Amino acid sequence: TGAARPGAATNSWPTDRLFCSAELKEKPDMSKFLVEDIRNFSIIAHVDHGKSTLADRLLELTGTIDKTKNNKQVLDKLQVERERGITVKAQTASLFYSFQGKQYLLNLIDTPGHVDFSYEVSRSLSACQGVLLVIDANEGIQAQTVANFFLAFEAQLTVIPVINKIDLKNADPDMVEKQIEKVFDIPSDECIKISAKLGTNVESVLQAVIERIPPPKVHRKNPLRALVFDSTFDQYRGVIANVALFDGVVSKGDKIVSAHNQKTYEVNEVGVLNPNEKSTHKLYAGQVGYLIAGMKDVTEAQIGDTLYLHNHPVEPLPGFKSAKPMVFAGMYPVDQSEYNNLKSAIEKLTLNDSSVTVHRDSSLALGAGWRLGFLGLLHMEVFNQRLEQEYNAAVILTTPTVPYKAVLSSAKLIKARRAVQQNMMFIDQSRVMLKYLFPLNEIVVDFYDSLKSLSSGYASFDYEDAGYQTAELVKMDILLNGNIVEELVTIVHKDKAHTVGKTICERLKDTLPRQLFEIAIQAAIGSKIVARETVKPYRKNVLAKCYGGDITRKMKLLKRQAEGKKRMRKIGNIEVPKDAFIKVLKTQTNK
Ligand SMILES: Nc1nc2c(ncn2[C@@H]2O[C@H](COP(=O)(O)OP(=O)(O)OP(=O)(O)O)[C@@H](O)[C@H]2O)c(=O)[nH]1
Repeated sequence: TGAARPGAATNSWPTDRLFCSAELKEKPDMSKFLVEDIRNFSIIAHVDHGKSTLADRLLELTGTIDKTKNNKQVLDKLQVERERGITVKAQTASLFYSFQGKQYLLNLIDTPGHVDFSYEVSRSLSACQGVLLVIDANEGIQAQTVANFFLAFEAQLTVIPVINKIDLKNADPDMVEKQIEKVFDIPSDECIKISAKLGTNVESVLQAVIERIPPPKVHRKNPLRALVFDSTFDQYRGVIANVALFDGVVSKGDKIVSAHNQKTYEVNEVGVLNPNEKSTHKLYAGQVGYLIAGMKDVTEAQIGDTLYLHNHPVEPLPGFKSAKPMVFAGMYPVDQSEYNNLKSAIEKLTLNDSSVTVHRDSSLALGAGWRLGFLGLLHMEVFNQRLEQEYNAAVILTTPTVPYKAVLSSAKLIKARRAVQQNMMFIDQSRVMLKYLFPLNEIVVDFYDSLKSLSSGYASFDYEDAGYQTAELVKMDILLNGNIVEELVTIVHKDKAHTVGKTICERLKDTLPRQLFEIAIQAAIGSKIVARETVKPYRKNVLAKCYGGDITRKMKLLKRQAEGKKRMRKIGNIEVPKDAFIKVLKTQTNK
């Protein structure tokens, strides 16, 4: 109910905002910020509702970054984030803001919106006392708006609803206000209506952060207790841990201990993210920043770990529940001699994305590799892309599968169930929230895309784990001229084996380049063939167009062909493009 929610709106917004002093910007003295002057908050929202744009405006308003036309998603630092226009990693920034003659320290933690990354959201929230819940004035409440609201509500954070994009022609902020009141029980006068794009009314957001969100409950006189809530690896400086201080003070030169591994380290550097690292020599309880302490081994900075002063052991803070992987895939180096390089790249990347689980695995066809668990298919693709972009690694990914529990007995029990409706609620006259129980396998691949296209983009979707159910499942092999393609071995429901097998065979036929000989593509359950396609022989002569005698052009084409071949994997004597497996898999559920 509304009564349980801490924090409420006040009606007056004084206008005497000061600017951020240059001195503070260059050399922040963190001792000036008493606990009561600190606000730690996150921005949460459904994907594309405008979190990153609002974060950019808040950074500009507080003088953290200059106002230029190029401030697009400053906190989205990863290349993959900029390319895909989505937030993957939560980022932190400390903002200095003057309000009614007083300097405040506002720690902003950006969060991702996609359903695959909700783990990052709950992690960010552990360092906060409040959230800005951003809702698009045109689209209204969507699936992740609801999911994120409940994450914040359960963590007992102050929720400030921000209705964004009021500049849009079809915006209906009043309708969204009513939805917020109905679904979240937040009085409509607490909603702040803004345009993050144009900057309209964004100052009210900062003022609400100061007035409605309580300062952190921490004790500076107690011995140091710092929570590691994120960490990254820098080739030259080692591990950079993002920390939130719950008690005490940490200074450069301090000897600190990790509660997780009991090792002692010396603090080489502490500071705030503004939004880039700015060394401050000290951090005090209630503050959020980074710390470098000579941790060289990537396993040393566990997310969720507590750091304390040597000789002053403390009770560790509650860590984080490890994220539950939903999608599993094998990962192998394209070239086995690259095994060790890939191993260290995976270790470094999993330090930064601890929601990926890693187990060693090996396969007759692919050699030594790993079995990785991801939170969803987008998460898997992003991880793969980051490996390639940030670590220059060439990998083979096998077909993603979901976890099954097999009971080894002859009696199979109940027929596999399709979705079962659990509950239904009308959000307003034109929107309804439906709750279904689904087999995970049915939603994991491109259910989301199909839902979007069927509903012309209107429906949105979120999911949580509902446990295991028994089902009649069979293992299906895909064969190329009689050789099993390890990457495409899948578990399917018995009734769908034929359709799924046929789709995979047809899709493979479209993706496989013709070769010198005929290729038979078959789907088999045990020794029974359930589908078959054939690829006719053909030789691609890349030099055919090179009439005349330009030798450099010929060499270029041959080089390109050789590079293309590096991205191929050999099954028997058949060359298969590396990305064929993902392409094939993506169509599997369009049965
Ligand atoms: N018209 C209008 N467009 C906006 C406004 N705020 C954001 N947008 C646009 O909406 C799109 C999504 O904005 P982002 O800030 O990237 O959204 P996000 O919620 O951070 O997205 P993720 O990080 O992927 O979750 C971008 O094209 C923005 O330019 C606004 O106030 N008005």
